[in-house]
Amino acid sequence: MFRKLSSSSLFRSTILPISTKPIFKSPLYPQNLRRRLLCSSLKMSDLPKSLSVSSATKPELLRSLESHLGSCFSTDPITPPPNPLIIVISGASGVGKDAVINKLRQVRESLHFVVTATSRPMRPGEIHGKDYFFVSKDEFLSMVEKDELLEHALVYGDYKGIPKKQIQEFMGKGYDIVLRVDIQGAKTLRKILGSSAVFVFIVAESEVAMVERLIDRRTESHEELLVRVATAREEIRHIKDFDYVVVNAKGKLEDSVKRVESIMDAEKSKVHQRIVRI
Ligand SMILES: Nc1ncnc2c1ncn2[C@@H]1O[C@H](COP(=O)(O)OP(=O)(O)OP(=O)(O)O)[C@@H](O)[C@H]1O
Repeated sequence: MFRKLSSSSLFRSTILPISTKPIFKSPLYPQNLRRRLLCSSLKMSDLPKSLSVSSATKPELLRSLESHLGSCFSTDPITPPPNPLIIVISGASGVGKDAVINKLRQVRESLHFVVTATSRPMRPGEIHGKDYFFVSKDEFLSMVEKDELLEHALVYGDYKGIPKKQIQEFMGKGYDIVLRVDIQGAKTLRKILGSSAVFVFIVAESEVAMVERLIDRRTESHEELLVRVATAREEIRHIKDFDYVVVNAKGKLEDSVKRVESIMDAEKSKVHQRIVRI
């Protein structure tokens, strides 16, 4: 039988008999000391069988429910925080990969853009550690030997590679990792990372839009433009190997960035999170 208690006497825990029932046992987080203290001074017999939800206060109802259930309600998060992501951004030349990533870095916190290591000489205006990590060929090959690179390739006579340490270090701090690679690089990374990373393919809204964007950039010669367009036509076939596609339409850069952010948010809401082991 329950002793009838007024709402004020219910909380005068000092005059209540000490409970022998382990009502503080939280099924999720047994170390919940704060709640344990709140709960431990009550026992079932101290509470009315049921409280009127219309007249009882919220704390009274909470404590009554805890007591009847025989466990405290935990204040700890019900699910662990989402895992940091590795997001691989790829797409044909001139579709706006850099533009999307640069904007993403401005609007999204806890994001680390991986700086690639290269054996090519530094060009005027480039900054070591920002644009690339510039290392000698020997240093690069030693990094390969020590298995310090996630992926590497020889591009036009120079080595380029993704340092693992940078990824491990920043993921350890909870940062999401952004990798920008060409389609060949994405293919290699897929083999290495499998489904532990998110692969996003950026496309222009049409072929002509992509070519116009390349022309507007004025960084390629006529011959280089021909090569880039031919390559892009071939590369589009690899879209099927990606998880998501984002159309970066002319004048809609911000929408594209929002779309990439939505992808990241959706990934973070997944019940079965991707687990990265590198
Ligand atoms: N949504 C957009 N609307 C208009 N212009 C854009 C848009 N996105 C990118 N651009 C412009 O298109 C050009 C190519 O973009 P960007 O250099 O980011 O492409 P990329 O995919 O990184 O190219 P590459 O692989 O050749 O380095 C740049 O001048 C950029 O400012």
